[in-house]
Amino acid sequence: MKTPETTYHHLIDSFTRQGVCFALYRLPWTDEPILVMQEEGEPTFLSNLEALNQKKGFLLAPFQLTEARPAALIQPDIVAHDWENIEQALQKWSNRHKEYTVESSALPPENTASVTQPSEKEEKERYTETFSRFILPLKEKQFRKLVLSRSTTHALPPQFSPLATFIQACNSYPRMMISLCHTPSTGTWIGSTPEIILSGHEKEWHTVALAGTMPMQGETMPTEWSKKNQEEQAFVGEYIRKTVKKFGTKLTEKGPYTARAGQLVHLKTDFHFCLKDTDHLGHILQELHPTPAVCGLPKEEAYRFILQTEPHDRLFYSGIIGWIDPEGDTTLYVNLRCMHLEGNTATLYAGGGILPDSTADSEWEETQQKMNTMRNILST
Ligand SMILES: C=C(O[C@@H]1C=C(C(=O)O)C=C[C@H]1O)C(=O)O
Repeated sequence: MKTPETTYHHLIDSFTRQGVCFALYRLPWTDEPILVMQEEGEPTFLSNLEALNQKKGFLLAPFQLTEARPAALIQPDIVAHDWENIEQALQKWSNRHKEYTVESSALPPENTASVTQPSEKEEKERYTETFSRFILPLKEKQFRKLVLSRSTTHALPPQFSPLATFIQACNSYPRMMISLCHTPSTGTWIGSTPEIILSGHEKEWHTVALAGTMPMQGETMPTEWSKKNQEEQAFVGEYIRKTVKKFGTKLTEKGPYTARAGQLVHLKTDFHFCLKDTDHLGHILQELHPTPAVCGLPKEEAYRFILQTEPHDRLFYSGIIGWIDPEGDTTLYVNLRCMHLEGNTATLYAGGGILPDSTADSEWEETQQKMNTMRNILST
């Protein structure tokens, strides 16, 4: 992907530090950055997903929506595709906002003190401790599946540029949906997700069941899936099938097949279906989210268990990110392989599905591999 002119590069980076509501994203297999931006003010806040019915904008929804942490819908006052149009739109925006001064791209000096991070050994011990709390009720058959996640911090260099990182992600991950998004209440998020939650237009809609993880073998995709991986993906498929049937007709399925996501592969089933109208997209999302790819089964119990037991707050990780437009195209994704930028720190998140016979070591390794999706673009 090309880079925009330096002035605009600095302007976009400065938006992430000065509270402008915007999202820059790129859909899989395209080379087109898309900017969605609000002229001014806070985004629209929604404390449940149903409130999205008939709404349009760029959505950033947390794993758990509450009054205190609602989903943010960035109003599409400005929508521009490709750098040329984005530059023109930003030029016009700057003319209307002469009061806005571009902050230098360097992180503020008071922010650049090194952060104290726990060692990898400490993080693994903490993960293993939480893992043991997850595995117990699984073995006792209280749950069929639980998704355990963790977070880690990464110190950013003083000249860190969110936009350069976004472009790096676009170049590294052609199959993924890449996003850089900021609002004052959500903070700044960068992600590279392989997982659609709901996409489509008019009557034609699509979602996926994505689960099961293996690392790529160099440039070769491994295709021999363990029973555990097949089972955990089947749980997701079962849930999606049941949910989609409530809303849609003419359901067709393709898969499960092996799909690449960066240096990983997953098992994926595509679900295509018809909706008689697009008035209830929020309602469908409310039922779909959180799918067993990020939560567990039975859903409500797993959701409560995760909120009570995980030692960190997932925030917008494993929530929903993307564009919703009942009158046009919708491209909504699960916010995975993502990081939250705050000052000179990036907090990375990753998780994985746990079944009764999972082991802490291999699940830890899987979260490491998933986090490498973001680590690899931070270190280049
Ligand atoms: C939870 C994550 O990924 C999800 C969980 C997977 C798994 O358990 O194998 C695979 C793909 C995603 O649906 C993540 O990336 O953090």
